[in-house]
Amino acid sequence: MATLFRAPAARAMKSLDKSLFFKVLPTSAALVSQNTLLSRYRKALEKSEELIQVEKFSPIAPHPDPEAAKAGKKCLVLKPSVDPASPETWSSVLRKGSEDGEVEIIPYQADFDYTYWRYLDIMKSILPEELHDEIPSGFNTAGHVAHLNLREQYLPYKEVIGQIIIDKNPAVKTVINKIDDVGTANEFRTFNYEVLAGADDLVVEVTEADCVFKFDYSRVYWNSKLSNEHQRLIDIFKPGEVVADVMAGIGPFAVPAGKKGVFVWANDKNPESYKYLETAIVRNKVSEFVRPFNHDGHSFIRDAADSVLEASKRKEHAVIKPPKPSRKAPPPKSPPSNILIPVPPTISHFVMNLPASALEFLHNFRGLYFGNEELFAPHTKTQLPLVHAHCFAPKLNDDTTYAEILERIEKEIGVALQHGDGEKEGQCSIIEVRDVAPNKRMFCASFRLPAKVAFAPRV
Ligand SMILES: C[S@@+](CC[C@H](N)C(=O)[O-])C[C@H]1O[C@@H](n2cnc3c(N)ncnc32)[C@H](O)[C@@H]1O
Repeated sequence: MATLFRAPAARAMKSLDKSLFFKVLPTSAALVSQNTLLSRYRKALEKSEELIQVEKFSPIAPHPDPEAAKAGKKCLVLKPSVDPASPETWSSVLRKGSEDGEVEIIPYQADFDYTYWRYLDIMKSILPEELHDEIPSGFNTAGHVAHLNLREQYLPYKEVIGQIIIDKNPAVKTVINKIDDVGTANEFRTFNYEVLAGADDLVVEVTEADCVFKFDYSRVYWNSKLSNEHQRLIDIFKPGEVVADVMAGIGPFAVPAGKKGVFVWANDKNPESYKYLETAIVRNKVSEFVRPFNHDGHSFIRDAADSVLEASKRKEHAVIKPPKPSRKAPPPKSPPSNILIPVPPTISHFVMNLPASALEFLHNFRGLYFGNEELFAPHTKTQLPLVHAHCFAPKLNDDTTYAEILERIEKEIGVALQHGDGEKEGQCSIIEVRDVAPNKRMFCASFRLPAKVAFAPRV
């Protein structure tokens, strides 16, 4: 059965000829005397395992006689093992049905065309066997764009691959292939691309954490594979706290955090990211909580601490409109007043998702709160900020990887941290975020800023 349902071989096809994927399967069908009997026979033939059951193929087909088909008559397509000429190949269901005059078994041709075959079926029939093991799949998408990073051996088939991806994924309208290395060449983590299929239109709209982002995928960084990491940190932030997102991109941490009532000072050096971040803030109605900045992250770290403190001293606050009273509730004695949420004086979290170099920004935390010791414990209940810095590290064993990351942090902040609970001063938690390449993983190192670093004189 499995081989009968293999897509026709169309080896080394460089431009897509869909007609080559037409395949006829000679088999049999049960003509049922009345359509009202169809459902009963369908169930019985499923049970006797004679009904054809192939993914995406309906076993209920129009009657092969065009006149009867016009009158709405249908038949049930059976497996090729049922031979119309040999009743000994029939189950008792078919034999009894035939004796009762309810069923007639006839030869039948089942047609399978390009629309029937799945992406992998088609790719396997096109690509030479030595390329079957790593057929491009599981690609990144952003809105209507599928983003491939094709290995060299697949490049001769790139247009065909692109077209098949569009045909088999209704949400995909454009397929692009990355043509340089993100991160090493480009500071803003954007990439050069070529369009393999569909329109050269990279303005996409995506939804993440109930927030909508519209942006030009070729001009800013976006990675849907980071949605779990975004959510993981957003879950840690508490309403009313301040988060400084040093490399905010178009706001996948900042905007959803703002939606839950967290103040965010959101910064990105890429002017295009800043532009789309501003738009996302307005569109998702988080302007009361999220403020966009377009600075270099190095200077932004201390500037954010200073500007949050000043905003707090100026008694800046978010204004929340009270919920509309339900029509059933009795009218309030006085109109409900707005709720004012004050900006606190200190930052609770710094997020630094620029894994290629975020650790090299850590020296900027020296002196972050120099002269402001009284804002923190033991003078108040406030703790120093947690820093969440993303980084890449090679795939080594855990201890070696942790030691290597901790060494890079120590080099920047001048204080040695132990691997452990990042909430506790002197310790650092290290979480593996995702596999990036065969020998490259992305991590998030989180640690509470040591007092020795935060209160050191600024240089
Ligand atoms: C990996 S992306 C992460 C963006 C976003 N946080 C996210 O999770 O999608 C890194 C971002 O850092 C920004 N960036 C690069 N260098 C920077 C710098 N020196 N200061 C601030 N932002 C920078 C890039 O423009 C890019 O948007």
